[in-house]
Amino acid sequence: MDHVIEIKKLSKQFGKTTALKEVEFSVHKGEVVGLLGANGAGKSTLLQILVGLIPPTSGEVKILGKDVQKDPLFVKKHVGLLFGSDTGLYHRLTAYENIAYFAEFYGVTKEVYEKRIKEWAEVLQLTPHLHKQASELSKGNHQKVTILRTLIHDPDIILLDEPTTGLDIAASLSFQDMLKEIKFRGKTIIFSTHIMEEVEALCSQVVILQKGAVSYQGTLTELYNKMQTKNLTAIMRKVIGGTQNESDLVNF
Ligand SMILES: Nc1ncnc2c1ncn2[C@@H]1O[C@H](COP(=O)(O)OP(=O)(O)OP(=O)(O)O)[C@@H](O)[C@H]1O
Repeated sequence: MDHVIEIKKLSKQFGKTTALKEVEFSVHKGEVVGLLGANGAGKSTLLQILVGLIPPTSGEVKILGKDVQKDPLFVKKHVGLLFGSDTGLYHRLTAYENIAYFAEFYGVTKEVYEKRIKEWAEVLQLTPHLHKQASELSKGNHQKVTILRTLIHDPDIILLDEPTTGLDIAASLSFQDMLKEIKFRGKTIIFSTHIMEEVEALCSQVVILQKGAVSYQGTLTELYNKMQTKNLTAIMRKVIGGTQNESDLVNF
């Protein structure tokens, strides 16, 4: 299949607030897409619609060819979602128990999840911490547990909403290595972030949202060429700060 995510004319209203306006873009398998935009641009709303947590007002989202609204169980099986600030771990359970609990919720057998936890814990350098209570974990390791939990049902598509919120530099860099490894294993990733170094280090594609509408989708190289600079922070400052004419980016 060509595109694993297809979004067509997707709009979302919250009362009088237009959170998303006719958003359209597609993502190929194995891409890492950076979802960028100012506070309130619509990034979290878009990710929540992609995983079926909230319904769109109009438009269509297909995951691996299936309509998210019509086939929620299919989406649950194939998509993992992680919200940065709300890790939702049970503090009294160990890291391992937290992941196992989630795995069982997803119907993953013990035999399978034991193997996956072992393998991913090695990749994420989490093995020595697996049997510590969640409350004893550092922020970085806490986040690794939530990532491992997101991967436990082996989703093809992983959506991460500001996943490095609250992490220090070392933990953020370790997170970047983790994403590279996840990408290497053929997963498709969309993650929202305000940290441009992460985008430069990881993303093959970027989507920029401005007031709920897509103002750019494409490769970083194309964006650099278009904006005549390789400084992504400066590009975003222009776009978000409004000194860039929106029409310069729209329909790129
Ligand atoms: N449940 C809701 N009810 C009402 N308005 C909402 C709701 N969720 C989001 N909004 C509004 O929709 C718009 C888009 O919000 P969203 O959280 O998607 O933006 P964002 O790009 O993720 O922002 P941030 O970078 O601050 O996380 C904002 O104006 C927000 O106030």
